[in-house]
Amino acid sequence: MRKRVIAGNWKMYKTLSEAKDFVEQLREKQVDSSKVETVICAPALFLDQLVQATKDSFISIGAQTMHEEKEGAFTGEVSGHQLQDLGVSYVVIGHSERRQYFNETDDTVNKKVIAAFENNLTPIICVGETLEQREQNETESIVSAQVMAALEGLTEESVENSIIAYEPIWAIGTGKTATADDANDVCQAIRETILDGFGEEVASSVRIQYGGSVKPENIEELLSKEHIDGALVGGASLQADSFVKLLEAGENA
Ligand SMILES: O=C[C@H](O)COP(=O)(O)O
Repeated sequence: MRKRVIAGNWKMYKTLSEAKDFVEQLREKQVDSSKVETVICAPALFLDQLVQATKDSFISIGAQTMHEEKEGAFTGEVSGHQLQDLGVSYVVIGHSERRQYFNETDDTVNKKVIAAFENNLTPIICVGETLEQREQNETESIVSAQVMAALEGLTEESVENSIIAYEPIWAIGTGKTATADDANDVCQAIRETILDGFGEEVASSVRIQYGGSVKPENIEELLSKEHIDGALVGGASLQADSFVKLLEAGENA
């Protein structure tokens, strides 16, 4: 049985004091970490303080991106080495907003995933199709190609420890969710792609999240599907009450 993983992606929201208040409220909840993994992917400038504020709790902290080099003249960037040094344990890689606004490609995503493992960070690797690609029935081929490119050169062990987040771009922040059956079909196609590339054991262990307008009202149905092992959540992760409901759904799935 794959453990559910619910990750909040705060994107460029919250001040430091809002972030700390959120974590304080969340820490008061009794979330069973044996049933669900809780991750908050926060803006880079809060990571240090949030790692300290969540020590000895069920909450893990993730970054929203990283640079693939260990260090160097890359103004404004943060490396996996620096994230690991802070005690960060997850990192979102290849989010569609990074691909769209910051020119990330399948090739840079692959480099970052490799660098994440070199720094003991669990990558949450985002893949997904545009509305146009969906309308042309290209979803599965696009998503499978993104997955294989992201995982190129990784060991079976690393692939097994990766988290793949299927996020149809047209469903992000729009209120439009893929139906649970459609999302499950794409997650199944991702698992089959991993089966072809890395074998049965890896494919049955790797965790695949769905992301795109996930909220307390739709998460239960999504998590009831065979190939959906969690959620990567933007808007509904910003309020502690709503995030807790998502975690509860993860515990009970
Ligand atoms: O990383 C999270 C996704 O972009 C989903 O965002 P959303 O839940 O606001 O649609």
